[in-house]
Amino acid sequence: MNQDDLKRQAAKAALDYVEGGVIGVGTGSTVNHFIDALATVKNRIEGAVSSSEASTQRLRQHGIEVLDLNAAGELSLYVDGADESNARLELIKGGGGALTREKIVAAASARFVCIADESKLVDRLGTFPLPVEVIPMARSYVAREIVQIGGTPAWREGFVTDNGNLILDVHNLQIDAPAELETRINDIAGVVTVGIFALRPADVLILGSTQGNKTLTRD
Ligand SMILES: O=C[C@H](O)[C@H](O)[C@H](O)COP(=O)(O)O
Repeated sequence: MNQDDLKRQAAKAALDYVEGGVIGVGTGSTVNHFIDALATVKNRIEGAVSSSEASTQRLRQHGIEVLDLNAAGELSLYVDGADESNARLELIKGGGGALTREKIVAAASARFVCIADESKLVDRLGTFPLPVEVIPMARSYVAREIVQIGGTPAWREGFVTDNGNLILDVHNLQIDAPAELETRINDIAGVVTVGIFALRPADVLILGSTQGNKTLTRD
């Protein structure tokens, strides 16, 4: 089984958490498998709130109704991938640049089920460069502030988020206290969202492995 097979295996297992109503749907290659699987049970749900233009398009291609979050109220379930997770289900997200809408939909959901292949589970967050979405005019200022806290920011040149903003990918951070760093980076003027999901971590992590899926839950 290759990595994509493991992502598909984890994504299919997330269907067990779909109980009806409107659900939140994340972004990325693992979520694409989830959307494809969701299409086989689409009569079970009333529709989806999407975290990106890409996921919206894929949902609609499958005939799944996409609703505005403002019209949906609290969601019972959010399903999304991650770039890294630790054992406390604190995550790094945003490799695809969708972190801001993902964080909003996760916050508005009662339960967050994260799906990934087993390579995403790490002892300490930070090997994956930490994405930070910034307002364009603040790019250099935010980069200087991030250097002050020990990171090495790289501008993701040529990439614009669905919100019209830029991404800095921050290398060389050893994230020992994810929630504190999330707050600290969020507090820099010009930062829209940092890709640490520790203040609102996942509730369930389904990891596709060659021995089957492993499921972790938060204490
Ligand atoms: O912005 C992208 C999202 O945070 C994704 O959930 C994350 O990058 C994981 O993507 P993938 O499932 O493709 O590994």
